[in-house]
Amino acid sequence: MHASLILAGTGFEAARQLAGQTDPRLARMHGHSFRVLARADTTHTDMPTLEAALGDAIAPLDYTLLNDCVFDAGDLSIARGIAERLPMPVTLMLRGAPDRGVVVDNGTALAWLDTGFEAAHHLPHVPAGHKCGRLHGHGFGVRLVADAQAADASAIERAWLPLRARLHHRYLNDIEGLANPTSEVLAAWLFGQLAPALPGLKWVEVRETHTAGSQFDGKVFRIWKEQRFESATPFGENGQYTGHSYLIRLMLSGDLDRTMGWLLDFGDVKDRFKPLYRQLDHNPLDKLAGVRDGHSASVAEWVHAHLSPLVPELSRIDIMENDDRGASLTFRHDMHWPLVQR
Ligand SMILES: Nc1nc2c(c(=O)[nH]1)N=C([C@H](O)[C@H](O)COP(=O)(O)OP(=O)(O)OP(=O)(O)O)CN2
Repeated sequence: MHASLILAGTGFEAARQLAGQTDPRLARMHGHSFRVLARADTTHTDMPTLEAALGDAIAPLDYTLLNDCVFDAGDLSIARGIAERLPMPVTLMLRGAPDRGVVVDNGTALAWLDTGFEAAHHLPHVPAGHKCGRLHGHGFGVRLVADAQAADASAIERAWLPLRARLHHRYLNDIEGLANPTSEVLAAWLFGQLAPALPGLKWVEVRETHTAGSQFDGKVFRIWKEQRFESATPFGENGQYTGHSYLIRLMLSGDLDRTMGWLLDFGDVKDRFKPLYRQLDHNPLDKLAGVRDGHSASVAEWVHAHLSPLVPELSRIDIMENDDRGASLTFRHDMHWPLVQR
């Protein structure tokens, strides 16, 4: 059993003043480029319908002073208002500032903060010659997600900053609990350190490189590996093609290998995917052997059919045509929430 989902994104420009916030700057008139991403099940809608409905829902907010349009101009209230104006059920992510936002879904609300730190590390258990065995470092991205009833992005930030001070510009292997600082170990460590200070913490994401990272929600480990491919796809009724710079995100969930401290080496995910990647990249997607058509959802099904025997932990495949359009197939119920999408 899997769920087939579509993603449609858009944005709007608006000004607002927010009273009663801990950050006094928010009481001043200010403005944002808001970003909205809606995810819907294909049993309820299709892409043109979702895109049109999303456009109609944000139109009354675009280039306005939000306080004139809505009773509460906070992210949560705006996101709920947009979701309510859509005729189909959606999970809706609203980014109110470059580093923060909310997610609403059928009465549930989450607040998230994107942050990060820069640090050095090495992975002591990798086989000889593996590049991650050498001393190296990353600008680690961190996304922290909490129940919006318990914490907003400012509260998340307050809980996070002392922890960041312990990590930023450090050699991670020296920190207690991080002797083997894989993304997975880091995500679990961060979750354990933050949970007491941050009521309602839901999950932690660690983006180790531009293409790979991990999530931990207190129970389940998930990792992702992303790649880009440049391909043609049918467009319109008359046999024309168009093209996209696609992003494919392979998400895995499962138990950690206790010695390695990871679910599966990101490099192994990439290697097992490589034969399929070669067929996708710089090709017309509707000509893949066995594909239903050249559209993102059927390409994701095609990837799943070929890759899941090689990667049994494969739990979700996202294929984005661009930032505003994509498909997502999930093969496990608990892959519903984590959005990853920037
Ligand atoms: N499951 C995990 N696998 C790997 C981890 C990890 O923490 N968990 N870490 C590493 C390395 O530290 C490495 O820095 C990141 O690996 P990788 O994605 O292979 O890095 P690249 O930038 O080379 O990948 P591209 O595909 O070229 O973008 C290894 N594995």
